Amino acid sequence: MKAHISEVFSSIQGEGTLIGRRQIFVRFSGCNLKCNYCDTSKNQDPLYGEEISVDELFERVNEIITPDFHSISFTGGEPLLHADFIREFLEKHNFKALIETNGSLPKELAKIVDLIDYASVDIKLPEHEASSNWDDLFGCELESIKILRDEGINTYSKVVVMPSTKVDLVGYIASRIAREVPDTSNLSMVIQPVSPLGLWADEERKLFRISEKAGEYLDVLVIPQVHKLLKVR
Ligand SMILES: C[S@@+](CC[C@H](N)C(=O)[O-])C[C@H]1O[C@@H](n2cnc3c(N)ncnc32)[C@H](O)[C@@H]1O
Ligand SMILES: Nc1nc2[nH]cc(C(=O)O)c2c(=O)[nH]1
Ligand code: SF4
Ligand SMILES: [Mg+2]
Repeated sequence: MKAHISEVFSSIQGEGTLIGRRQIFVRFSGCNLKCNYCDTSKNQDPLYGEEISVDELFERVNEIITPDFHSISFTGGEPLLHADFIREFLEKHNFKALIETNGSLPKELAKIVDLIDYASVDIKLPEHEASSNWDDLFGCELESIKILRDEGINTYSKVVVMPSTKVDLVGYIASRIAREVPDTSNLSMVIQPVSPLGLWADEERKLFRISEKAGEYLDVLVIPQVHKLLKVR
């Protein structure tokens, strides 16, 4: 089986609760959403990058394994557009794996949930203009989180916030997750300020207010994209 992959690289995880872990990133091409903040928008093109096989990917990964290697991050684009490829890869090669998904494809997620170890589910906001129907998308994201929790997967939700983001909207999303996902005792919400961080000049108080509101419902962390601060890939 083959998939369009734009890059396979080793770096330090710069987002979410695995921050600091040395990972090998497998970036798939193609995305079914169009977030207006996306820093990888070239990957929205399904033909971007090279079409490689599972065995070729294994070779590429093996060439860049380092002593501090923790896990593979399947990202993109939207990695779950390639669920069958990921399944074949993980059935053949037993790596610890993080899936970095937009949560919009719960049926695809269900195909691989038994083979992954960590999951990041990005909750898109209406202001991101990711898709034409926000309610449907949020429903899929909730369904994805439930599938992951049912399987006992170490999961966090992540919300990219802008200086313009409404505090009460983040509160509404956190309250829906707390109410509709059976066990949120260790389901953190990562508040991720949109990059470039210069956008947040004189707006820092807003991050505190968003964190406090989300904290009424879920365990919350405010974490910027650290790899961009470290100026690593
Ligand atoms: C490029 S996407 C690929 C995986 C998946 N499609 C998703 O949206 O999670 C990975 C993550 O990058 C983050 N991201 C992309 N552009 C960003 C930006 N300008 N500022 C902050 N985070 C950003 C989003 O949080 C997203 O979850
Ligand atoms: N270092 C680093 N960490 C990341 N975490 C999520 C990323 C992504 O683009 O999905 C990413 C990325 O592109 N680089
Ligand atoms: S879902 Fe992820 S890859 Fe797709 S446009 Fe949004 S941030 Fe970019
Ligand atoms: Mg990135």
